[in-house]
Amino acid sequence: MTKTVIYEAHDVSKSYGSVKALTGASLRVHAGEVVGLVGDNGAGKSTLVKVLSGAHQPTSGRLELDGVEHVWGSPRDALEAGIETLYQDSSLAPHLTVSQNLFLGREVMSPGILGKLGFLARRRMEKEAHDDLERVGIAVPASSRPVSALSGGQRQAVAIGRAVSWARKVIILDEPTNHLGARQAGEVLNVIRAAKAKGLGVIFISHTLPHVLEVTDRIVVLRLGRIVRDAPTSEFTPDSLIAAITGSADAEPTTDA
Ligand SMILES: Nc1ncnc2c1ncn2[C@@H]1O[C@H](COP(=O)(O)OP(=O)(O)OP(=O)(O)O)[C@@H](O)[C@H]1O
Repeated sequence: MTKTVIYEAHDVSKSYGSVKALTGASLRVHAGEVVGLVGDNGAGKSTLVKVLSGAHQPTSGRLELDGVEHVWGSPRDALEAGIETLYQDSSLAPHLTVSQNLFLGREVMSPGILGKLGFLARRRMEKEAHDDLERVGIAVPASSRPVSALSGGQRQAVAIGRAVSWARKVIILDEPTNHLGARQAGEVLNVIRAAKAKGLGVIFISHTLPHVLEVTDRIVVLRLGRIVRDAPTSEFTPDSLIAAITGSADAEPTTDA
């Protein structure tokens, strides 16, 4: 079965003044594939994420979604095209309930939904929020609870569940298991698997290499702004992955077609 390329960066470079953060980076993600993006501090991961999510314009290179070239003017452009990005500091509104957070932003498509909610609509929204989260394997006790009453891990899970339930094509997760305990991190990895099963292309950025080795299909390694390795996860061992990241052993540039 041929896999469909959903999202592709071609030869993307990005400079900040005289700093070349990214040089000629090409990356593709297929439908139903989890791609790990790894690299040392300052390797260029966040820069690539910002370009892919529309937060930054590349200095050169191009982006294709479903084979069509796109120039994102803002993160909203990418979002509206089906690309969800979850940054480390996930942006839930603490004073709103879980279900309100899940629907927050949808009022853009359906003006005024939150303001005009009656009792029945709120009940329906809570049920939908609960179902959305359950579908991606997240058990939150009550979606009517304010987010401020949840643990850090639960908040993270809700933020990811929200992104997965909204994403139509691609989801980009920047360090989603950071600061989580083992069990909570395991739950987040399960949500990533749910996103994959839903047919989304998933880009997973992490410094936690065991998580990357556990959940990804392919790993892309950035070093000093360049992609130095792009290969199926099965080709890496924990040691060879560290070697590719640090450049401590030969890591020939390869491209997985
Ligand atoms: N806004 C900016 N202005 C100037 N230089 C920047 C800016 N953002 C990033 N850089 C530089 O670009 C390079 C790549 O940084 P980037 O944040 O993309 O790396 P990273 O792989 O995400 O690192 P980390 O794992 O530490 O988050 C670094 O040299 C960094 O100092």
